[in-house]
Formats: sequence, structure tokens, C-alpha cells
Amino acid sequence: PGRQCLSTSSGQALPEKVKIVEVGPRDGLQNEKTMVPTETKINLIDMLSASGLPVIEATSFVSPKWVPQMADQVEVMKGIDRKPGVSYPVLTPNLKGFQAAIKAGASEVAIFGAASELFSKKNINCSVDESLQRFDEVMKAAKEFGVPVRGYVSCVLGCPYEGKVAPEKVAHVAKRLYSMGCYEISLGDTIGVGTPGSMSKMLEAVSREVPVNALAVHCHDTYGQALANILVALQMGISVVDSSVAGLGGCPYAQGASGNVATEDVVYMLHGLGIQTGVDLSKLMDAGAFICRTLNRKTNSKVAQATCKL
Ligand SMILES: CC(C)(COP(=O)([O-])OP(=O)([O-])OC[C@H]1O[C@@H](n2cnc3c(N)ncnc32)[C@H](O)[C@@H]1OP(=O)([O-])[O-])[C@@H](O)C(=O)NCCC(=O)NCCSC(=O)C[C@@](C)(O)CC(=O)[O-]
Repeated sequence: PGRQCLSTSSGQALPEKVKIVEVGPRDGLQNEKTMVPTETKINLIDMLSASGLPVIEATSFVSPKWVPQMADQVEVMKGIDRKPGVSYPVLTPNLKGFQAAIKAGASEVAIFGAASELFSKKNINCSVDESLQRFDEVMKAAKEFGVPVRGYVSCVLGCPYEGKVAPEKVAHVAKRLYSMGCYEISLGDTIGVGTPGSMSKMLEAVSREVPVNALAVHCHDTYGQALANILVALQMGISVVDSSVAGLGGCPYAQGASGNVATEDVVYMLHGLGIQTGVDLSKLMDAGAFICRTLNRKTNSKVAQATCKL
């Protein structure tokens, strides 16, 4: 159900619809060195919601000493024009972040773990096991408030500090997050080193532990493999894709990580496959052009480059 058989040479079923989780305002901007004005962030989020995107990760409730760019999280949450039917999740690494997020009006949060010990230490200053204990506290509080929680696993196809990451390690962390009650697990190729080969092996391992309809992929495009990796994920039954408008982004604690795959390019590919997204590509490109102009940056979206809507 919900899948169609496209007349590809492989005859593999693809989803009829894909949910795009736009991470540009958070993952896209968190690594910007100069402070992006709060007003710009709010305008960007409102333009993205106007394009029909169903989920827009708005900001993160992390330490401002660790990620100064997200220090205006409360103002962002208060300033956005919340469109009915659109979710605006925020990152919460611990109970303190969760409580602040709820106070600021967040109605969905995300916890973020890793399949690599060293990355976990660098990113959230604790081991993978310690992080899972903190997430358990967030999870319990979220249940009390009836707040849905998304779970991230970073470094699923490679770590900037440890190199290769075993698919079984990814499956283990993904299973723990899912068992805790995360409704969706987003698998992050944090440094964009994956290929369709490593992606399919990792997804095979994870889908033995977590139902495929609870999985999402989150690809960075460092090696130009992101769209190919997403296509493999779709063929394997996944129908939730994270991406960032104009291909902005990168994790400040993952050296060498380039931007996320551009939302414009994902939408173009999905529509070309006959898959519905609910997104108006032209309005999405307006949002991409707006943020690139404001940041004085060339877009990383091939689609935007090709159509000169920069
Ligand atoms: C997790 C911590 C806070 C631990 O940081 P810590 O220093 O170990 O925390 P602590 O509990 O020892 O507290 C130290 C100070 O931080 C404060 N603090 C403690 N918690 C919070 C909070 N929630 N919000 C605001 N402040 C907080 C706390 O109050 C205290 O303040 P002080 O007494 O020094 O003034 C820190 O390591 C941190 O903020 N890390 C952020 C990392 C981050 O945001 N990384 C980027 C997002 S992850 C990513 O991009 C990957 C992803 C999701 O996109 C997927 C992929 O691509 O793979």
C-alpha cells in the first residue's frame, strides 16, 4: 500500500508520496560563522512553509557556547508564523533543552545520537550510552507532555574521527531510539561519504531492527552521492527524506562535512519519478534565492543553478 511500481528497468517499487523534512533553518544555518539575523531565520522558515513543506526543523535548544548560531532559538520559535498542518521540530540534546523548547512553544522535538563514540563525545560531550540515558529522560518528559520525538543517528556511513562505522552499530543505536519511543529514526550520513553500496548495506542492517516505515535518510552531499543514496533508500521502502534548502549546512562538530543535499534537487528528482511531495518547487526556489542573497552565498542546488533563480 502507498507504493507504486514504476517502469524502471529494475521494476522496484517506489513510494507514491515522500515526506520531506526541511532542515535548512537548523542544520543549514548552525554552522554559519557570522550571526544570521533572527528576522532572516523567521522569514526563511515562513517562506519554506509557504512552499508546502510539511516539516521544517526550526532551531535547536543546545548550549549557546557550543552552537552560538542557535542562541536565538526562543525568538525564532516566537516569531514564526505557524502554518496549520506544518510541524516545526527542534533539537533537544537533554532535559534542559527539552524544558526550554516546551516553554518556547515547541510541539515536536528531536534527540540526536550517533553510531560513533568519538563523534558523540565531540558533538554532545558524552558517550553513546550516556547520551541514550539523557534521551531516556527527554523521552519520559515528552510522553508526559504528549510531544512526539524524532531520533537522529549520526555517522551512519562514516565518522570524521573513527572512519568506517559498522552497520550493526547503526542498527543498535537506531533500535534503542525506536524502542524508547521515537516515532521516526533519521539516519544521518553526517559527512556525506556514503555510496549506494554502503547505504544499502546499512539500511539492510537497520531495517532488521526498526520497521522501514519509521526510517528517514539524512544525506550530506560531500562526495556528490546524496541523490543516488536517496534513490536507493526509496527503493528499499523509505519514504521520508531530510534535506536543506540551497544545500546549506554541515555539523560544526564534523570536520569536512559539506551541506545537506539541496531540497530543490530532491524535489526535482522526486517529481521526475512521479512521486508526490506537496511542495511547490518555484516557491521553494524563492526561499533558496532569499537565503543565498542574504548570506551572500552561491546556492549548492544544481536545480537552482540550472534555472538561474539565484
Ligand atoms: C549537549 C551539550 C549541552 C552538553 O554540553 P556540556 O558542556 O557537556 O553540558 P553540561 O550539562 O555540563 O552544561 C554545561 C553548560 O551548558 C548549559 N547547558 C546544558 N544543556 C543545555 C541546553 N540544552 N541548552 C542550553 N544550555 C545548556 C548548562 O546550563 C551549563 O551552563 P553554564 O553553567 O556553563 O553556564 C552540548 O554538548 C551541546 O549543546 N552540543 C550541541 C551540539 C550540536 O548542536 N551539534 C549540532 C547538531 S547535531 C547535527 O548537526 C547532526 C544531525 C542531527 O544534523 C544529523 C547528521 O547530519 O548526522
